[in-house]
Amino acid sequence: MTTELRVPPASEWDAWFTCVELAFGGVPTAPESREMYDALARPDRAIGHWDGSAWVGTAGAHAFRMSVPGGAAVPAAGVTMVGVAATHRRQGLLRSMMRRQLEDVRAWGEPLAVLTASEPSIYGRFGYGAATGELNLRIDSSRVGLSLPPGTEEVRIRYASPAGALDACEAVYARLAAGRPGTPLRQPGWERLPVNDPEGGRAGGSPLQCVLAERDGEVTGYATFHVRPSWDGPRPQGTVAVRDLAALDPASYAALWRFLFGIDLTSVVECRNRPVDDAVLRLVSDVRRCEVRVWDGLYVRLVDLPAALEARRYRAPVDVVLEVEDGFCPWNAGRWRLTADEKGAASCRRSEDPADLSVSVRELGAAYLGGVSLTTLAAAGLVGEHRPGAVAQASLAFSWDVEPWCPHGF
Ligand SMILES: CC(=O)SCCNC(=O)CCNC(=O)[C@H](O)C(C)(C)COP(=O)(O)OP(=O)(O)OC[C@H]1O[C@@H](n2cnc3c(N)ncnc32)[C@H](O)[C@@H]1OP(=O)(O)O
Repeated sequence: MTTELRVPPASEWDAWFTCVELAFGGVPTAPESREMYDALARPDRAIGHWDGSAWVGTAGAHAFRMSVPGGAAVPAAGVTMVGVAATHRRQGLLRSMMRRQLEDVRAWGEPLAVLTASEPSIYGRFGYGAATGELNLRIDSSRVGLSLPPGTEEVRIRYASPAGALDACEAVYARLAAGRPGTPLRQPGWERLPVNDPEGGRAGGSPLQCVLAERDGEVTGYATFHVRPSWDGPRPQGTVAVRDLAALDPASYAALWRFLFGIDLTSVVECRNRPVDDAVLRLVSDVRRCEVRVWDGLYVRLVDLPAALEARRYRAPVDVVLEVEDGFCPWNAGRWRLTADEKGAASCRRSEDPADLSVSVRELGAAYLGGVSLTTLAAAGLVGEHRPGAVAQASLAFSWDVEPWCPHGF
């Protein structure tokens, strides 16, 4: 049976959302989360497949601005709520939605599309490259110590209600965002996300708790977390599950970690999604007892290739002709000359000159935020070099001194 690909009218939003839930297993969304998603979603930017009586495919796109190397906030479609009903899988519905969505994103004038994937193997074929990683840690806080930088003792840690402290936490988030490529800048309404706390998301832990780091009465950092009590017979072995932690200076940063390591009746600090270069790994006395695992994070798709490549800064001057393969968005395919000056400002123009490098748009997406090196991609056979030295030159230019990171899903 054929289906129709269209934008869901407002009157069908609930039915469209039910299709999303069904694709993800049919567990109803908690009412407070549902209310938040409804407030944040952009039905006018959503699409789906209608089979005549029900929605059987869905794909949404938030309107973000995301920081890129150099600190610019680049418009990016935040692809979300992608699902196809189990009755209609592997018939090309996702492919058709991805094609339509990328055409829409281009028409909206957004150079990038970004997403976090339910499974890493899905989106490469549509030109998305894994551009950031995330660390998952399970730290034996009863055995692992922390070295503390000067000034840690001057930082005061105090409890605050997550909602009451929200403005202060958001101010810290906003100050850090430009310096961390891959961070979505908060759009109106999105400040609800860090304090959304449905019971089902606590994994048996406490309601969300918050502490602020302060120096001279100024908020210099925050941590939000759940505590999951547990006992091994008479011995307490609770877990601190960290949700967010951010600070404006090293002493505040260390003080927050020290607080989390020292919470009574706990012996494990667990974190999902920390940056790959998280400084905490330089503070701990025993990295082996931190059980570090690296996952894929944000996937980046260059939708308007020259606009995207010109929006970021480069770490070193470069002059390179790229032969780009992009079967899914043919407007990006072909030869482009990318040049960047000593300040890292770039220009990207069509070129008739011989190619120095050949690369697919997926690999350019992976390298775009500076977290995946072109040298590594070349070693994997994913970048072709046609002028000796071109990979090294371009790889240095694309690199960045801070690992990219997306602090939250969407
Ligand atoms: C940003 C986000 O929202 S991520 C969330 C993604 N959604 C989910 O994981 C929910 C559960 N899964 C689903 O709803 C569906 O299986 C989807 C959306 C992943 C795939 O939808 P389908 O309509 O079946 O995909 P479609 O038939 O268009 O397949 C397109 C291609 O992707 C491949 N593909 C589809 N699903 C997967 C998968 N889970 N893993 C690997 N490859 C996949 C297909 O094999 C096909 O490959 P080809 O181009 O080489 O022939």
